[in-house]
Amino acid sequence: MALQQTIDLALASNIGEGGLPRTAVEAALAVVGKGMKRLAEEDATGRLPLLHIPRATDDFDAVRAAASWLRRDATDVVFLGTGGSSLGGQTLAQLRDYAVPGAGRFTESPRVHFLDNLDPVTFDHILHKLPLSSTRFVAISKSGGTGETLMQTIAVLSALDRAGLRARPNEIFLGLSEPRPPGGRNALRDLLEPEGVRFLDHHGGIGGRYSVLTNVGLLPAAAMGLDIAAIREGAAEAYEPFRNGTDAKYTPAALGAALNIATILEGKGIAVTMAYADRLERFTRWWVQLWAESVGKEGKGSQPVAAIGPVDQHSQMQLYLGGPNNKLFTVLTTGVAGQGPLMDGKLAQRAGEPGFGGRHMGDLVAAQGRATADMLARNGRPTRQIHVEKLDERALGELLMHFMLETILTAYALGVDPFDQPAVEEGKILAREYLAQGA
Ligand SMILES: O=P(O)(O)OC[C@H]1O[C@](O)(CO)[C@@H](O)[C@@H]1O
Repeated sequence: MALQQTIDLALASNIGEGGLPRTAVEAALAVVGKGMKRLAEEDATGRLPLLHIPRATDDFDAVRAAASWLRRDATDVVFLGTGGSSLGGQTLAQLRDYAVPGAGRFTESPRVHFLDNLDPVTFDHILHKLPLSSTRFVAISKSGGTGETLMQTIAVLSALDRAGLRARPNEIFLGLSEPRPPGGRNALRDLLEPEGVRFLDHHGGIGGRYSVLTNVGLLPAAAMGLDIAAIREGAAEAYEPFRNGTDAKYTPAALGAALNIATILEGKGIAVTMAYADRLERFTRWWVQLWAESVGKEGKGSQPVAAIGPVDQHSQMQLYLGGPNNKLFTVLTTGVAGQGPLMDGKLAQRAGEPGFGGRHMGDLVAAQGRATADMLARNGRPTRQIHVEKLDERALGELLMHFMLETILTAYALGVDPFDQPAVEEGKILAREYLAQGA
């Protein structure tokens, strides 16, 4: 197990009255224990395929074949799609420097782009810059009906047309969506299949924000040369305590859920995840969607906030330490001590920081992650620490599964459905109405 979690700095017995009473966490653990039993039943009946996916290997060949098709002679691979159809892939791709400030520019060919937002200026710019004949596009939408993804796809098809490539979208495009429901529609398939574009099937029983371990996340990962088997093996580690009947208090995801529930019931309505690694920035954004759409309903839930260290110490820390004590903090660190540039002693002296001399950049980051957790605790802010020594495919797979399980258990305990998102549908309908009226 790569993930080490400790909740000591969340408890009032250790950090004072701002912390969580042990009794509140124990009461929440009892409720979470029932949720674990419910998950065991879902596992036994096969109703929740998410619980089986970490051990599955039968789809690897299809994912790897599609990934090598995407890479073949390609300068660029562009993933279209939004929310859960993109953030999981982005999270995994960050292990290969995707969207890492500065470093992302130096990634090897093919360059990988995730276009998850709908911004006309960005889209015009990208379509103008991309070498279209050597670019592969993947349109991903579980439902096949998301307006933003359909508009992106139409825009790319039209750009191919203008570039004289309209005859070959099947050589340039790949689709990933649910099979068409019997007698029903799938707009993305309706759009692309007449062009001869091939589709991979989205797993019908796994919702978008839980789909990172399916072909939705693994295809981009494989296209970037990541070890997709290791990702699933890591996920299986996070699920193992559920399989072998471990008590909730020794099961990291269950303990995390109990901490969140106790915090919410104590009236602290904000959950902050602060990761001390550039390569976990997309992970924090993935978690924000997972948490927000799964837990925030029927007037319940907590507000997820993503932060990155040390940079956000210089923007958010003042509020965290000095503002209202209404948050649960998760400080996520990796084993960076001894890594990165070595600080020259004389230069460190000249900079007025003799303590830097002979130390690595990672030493300071490791110290900062530790100091942040301790400072939060000293100020009575409940803080959980999660550490993964080596951030690789296995560790990331474990983190992803941990947070999915923690989210489901929290939603169960709050009495809400972790798998729907009824509120967002209303906005989509209204936007379509405004568009029809000429917006
Ligand atoms: O994969 P789809 O069906 O295009 O949906 C994209 C995203 O839109 C949502 O349905 C919310 O509008 C998310 O839950 C989902 O991840």
